[in-house]
Amino acid sequence: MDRIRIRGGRRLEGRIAIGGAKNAALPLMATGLLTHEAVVLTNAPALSDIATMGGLLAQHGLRVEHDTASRRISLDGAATDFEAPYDLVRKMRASVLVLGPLLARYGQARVSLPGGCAIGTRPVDLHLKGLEQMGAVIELDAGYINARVPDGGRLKGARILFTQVAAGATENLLMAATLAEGTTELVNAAREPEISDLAHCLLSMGARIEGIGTDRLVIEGVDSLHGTAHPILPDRIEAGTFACAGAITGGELLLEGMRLDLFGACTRSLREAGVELLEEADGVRARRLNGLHGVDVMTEPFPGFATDMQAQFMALMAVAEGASMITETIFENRFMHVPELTRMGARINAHGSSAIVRGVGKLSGAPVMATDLRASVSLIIAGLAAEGETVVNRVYHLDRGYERVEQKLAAAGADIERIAG
Ligand SMILES: CC(=O)N[C@H]1[C@@H](OP(=O)(O)OP(=O)(O)OC[C@H]2O[C@@H](n3ccc(=O)[nH]c3=O)[C@H](O)[C@@H]2O)O[C@H](CO)[C@@H](O)[C@@H]1O
Ligand SMILES: C=C(OP(=O)(O)O)C(=O)O
Repeated sequence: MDRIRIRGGRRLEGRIAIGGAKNAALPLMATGLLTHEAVVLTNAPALSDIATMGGLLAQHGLRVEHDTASRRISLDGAATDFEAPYDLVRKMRASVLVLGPLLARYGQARVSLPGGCAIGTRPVDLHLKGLEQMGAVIELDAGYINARVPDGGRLKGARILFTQVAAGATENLLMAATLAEGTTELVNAAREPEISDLAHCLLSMGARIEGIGTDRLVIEGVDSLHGTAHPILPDRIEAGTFACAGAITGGELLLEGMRLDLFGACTRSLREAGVELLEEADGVRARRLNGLHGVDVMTEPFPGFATDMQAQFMALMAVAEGASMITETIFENRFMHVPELTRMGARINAHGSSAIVRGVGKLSGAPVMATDLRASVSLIIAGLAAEGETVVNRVYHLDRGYERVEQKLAAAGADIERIAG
């Protein structure tokens, strides 16, 4: 298994190209199931999650081509197999996003239940309840979701009120509603930029959607959708990660292709911490001003502070002046990086959903273990500032969501390398 070795203490400077967002690309790829015409996605990142989704869609019967050189994914043809098997779904929970499109277009789907993951139990009850409200008959059997639309009919529009703001459930039901009979209203819908990106792609395929960017989406079902070409929006989490990486080294990076509005509340938290963020013609400039200051943050659905930035921000706070209280409200087990950061000299007390971080003058390099995607990268960020050598083990999580992270950081001046193994 590969490892990443970092020798800390180098200031980062330069330009880093931000790729297309993983969390936008995955639902966008599932739209390939909504039409037999070609869906072409540009600005596609080369990530293992994208390959997993491509493999799943190919298994359903689509022709999937991902040209990593031109960053283009093309999806074409009709599904002939309606099962998403355990082996693929357990690798990547977002596989459940094929459920809504398969049901809406083909009236049937058999999708493995995703199960929990390192950061939490992550149930899919809201996806299932919503589809049932739209007329689907759903049974759970031997770890699988067996779903069908009765009598070979179509899903029916419904008013769906989410009891919790949930990105994936909003995406699944949004896709399903585009081909349903009648009007669907999604109330208390998630407002992540990736959902708006999906909605805009669906519009370009002939869907009828109102309220994009708000928490109330109204979808008028249509009989069929057509192909499209759609550019994937920039990855705000990758950009935020590099902003933290640059800042912890006292550096300055131009996050090429990024837009400031995509950061939501992260902008304010980073600025309060002492990181200047400036929108420029070709991206966002992130520059550490003087010292870093402790800032309290609480994760929330967009536009709140993103849970996917919590671990990286905690690494930054580990060397800030003063204390910071970090509260995780989205996932019940997303502090797995705390004991690893502590091994590097960070002073963090986690209790329940909150962690108090008391900034220290310096971190020291250590061998550490990556437990999930964002925890992995938080350890790299800490390693960039630490004295001595840090080796992050089990980095396969990292490749799910970061493309060539070590090369991008090395090009900006970091002493970092991947050790194949
Ligand atoms: C591929 C993708 O886009 N992943 C993102 C997506 O995950 P994902 O779509 O899985 O996360 P959700 O927004 O759905 O989850 C939010 C909360 O709702 C709960 N919940 C969700 C669905 C459900 O049916 N029942 C339920 O209880 C979850 O356990 C969690 O506590 O949004 C998360 C929250 O911004 C991000 O951290 C993930 O990076
Ligand atoms: C939690 C994440 O992803 P996923 O929902 O794919 O597990 C993430 O991107 O940080």
